[in-house]
Amino acid sequence: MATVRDESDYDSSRPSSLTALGSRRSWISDIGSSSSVSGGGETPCRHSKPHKANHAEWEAIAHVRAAATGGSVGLDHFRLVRRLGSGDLGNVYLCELREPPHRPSSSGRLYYAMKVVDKDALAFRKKLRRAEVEREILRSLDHPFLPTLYADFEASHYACLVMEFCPGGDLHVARQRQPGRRFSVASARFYAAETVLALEYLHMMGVVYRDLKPENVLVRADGHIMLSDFDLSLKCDDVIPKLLRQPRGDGAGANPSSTYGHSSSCVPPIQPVLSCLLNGVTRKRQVPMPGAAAVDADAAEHSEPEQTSESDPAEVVVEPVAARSRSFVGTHEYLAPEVISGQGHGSAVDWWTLGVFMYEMVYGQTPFKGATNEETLANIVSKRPVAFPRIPASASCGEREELLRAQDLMARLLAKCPGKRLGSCTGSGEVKRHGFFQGVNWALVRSVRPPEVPVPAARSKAKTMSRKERQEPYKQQHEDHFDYF
Ligand SMILES: Nc1ncnc2c1ncn2[C@@H]1O[C@H](COP(=O)(O)OP(=O)(O)OP(=O)(O)O)[C@@H](O)[C@H]1O
Repeated sequence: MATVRDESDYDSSRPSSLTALGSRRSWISDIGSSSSVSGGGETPCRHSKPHKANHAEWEAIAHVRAAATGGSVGLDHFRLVRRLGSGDLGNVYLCELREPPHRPSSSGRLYYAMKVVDKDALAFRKKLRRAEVEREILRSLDHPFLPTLYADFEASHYACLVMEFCPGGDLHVARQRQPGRRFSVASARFYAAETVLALEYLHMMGVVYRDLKPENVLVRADGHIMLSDFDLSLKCDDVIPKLLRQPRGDGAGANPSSTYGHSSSCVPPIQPVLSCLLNGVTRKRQVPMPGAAAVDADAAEHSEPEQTSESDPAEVVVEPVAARSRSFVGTHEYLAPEVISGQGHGSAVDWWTLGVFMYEMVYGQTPFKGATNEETLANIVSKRPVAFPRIPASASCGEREELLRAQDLMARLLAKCPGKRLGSCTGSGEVKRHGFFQGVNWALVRSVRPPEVPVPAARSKAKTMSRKERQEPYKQQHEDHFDYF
């Protein structure tokens, strides 16, 4: 997917953006903004990353750091192997340590992904702050489905981020390999579930991701996902944990609206991770009947969502509900209506993009795509609810039931009005309780066998870069046709 962006939330005053025709690249243009951005930051230290603290990659970097003059890691410590990809901000290289602590066997080499950003070029394009925000966000992350930043440093006018390397490519490419270029519903559920957990964590950290699309979902060596590319994300410092109380006594008769945020009460700050654990809520589960007509998207948007879990008396919600931006940011086919209309958007945009992402995984195309970017945007903002392809008559009862659940979830995520969108009120818990995810053990998702695991042999076929290739200045990729938006 191509990307053309302008700055806005952080440092610029550009009025519009250029976007390639039919392009799926992310972009941003300025309409005005709000939300504060935290400054500064520490070089990552493995003690602040308990999920990855015992990884060999950390050990190796720590070893190099200990031996280095001044204790800092720099570009000289790495050997660039090949370019993995280029984006709007810079190039990403596969690299390894020049002097790893242990002599690597061919299968046990430790690879890293290094994002190299030309600061001078970015300053000229007024995008420097974007790169800084991405670095700040990466420094703060510690989650199985989000990147680990092993080191960051500057070399001349380049800023370098050394991250975990994902050898499995991205889900856009993975989808092309599937029969009919679409994932099975089971695979889509797996990738969607891991994405929900990553978004949940980001929201708890006060980050609105804003750029979910298959191209940004990378596949790790073990087949699990890693969301990448945070330069469009919105970071806010005002996430206030809330405890939503469920009326005690007769859970079945509880007023559903009170469960969904209208009876919230503030409590003192808590450890954000608690909200992952306390996500139950009293609600009867409704499963579409086998053979029932395809979901009525409009009705789905306005009715109560399916639930899978039974009562918990209270729910802790940590969502950046106060985050507001008016930036025009994202990828055309993935833009939420409130982003296009410029009315101000917050974390609900990530639940919208989850709906588009699921649709693309299941149907092999995005739901609102038009012949031109303008048509796509018009389809998104129109009052017409999302439409789904007919379920083939050949589908078995079970397949039909699964698809109906998937459609119901997508319709709720793709509610045009952000206030009515699943996830917009109390966050990820609403999405996790949907019937589509019935049977998902959220605490153990990272232990589930992924649909595909990258073949190790393919990983080691790394062509070493020539000296000339490595020294090539960063060139932005250009599109053949441009379309003023
Ligand atoms: N950790 C990683 N492991 C493997 N490949 C990666 C990794 N990070 C990035 N890449 C590859 O590099 C490409 C560019 O990376 P990235 O999207 O972060 O750069 P960007 O300049 O922010 O791009 P964009 O214009 O999409 O914002 C990606 O499409 C992906 O193919």
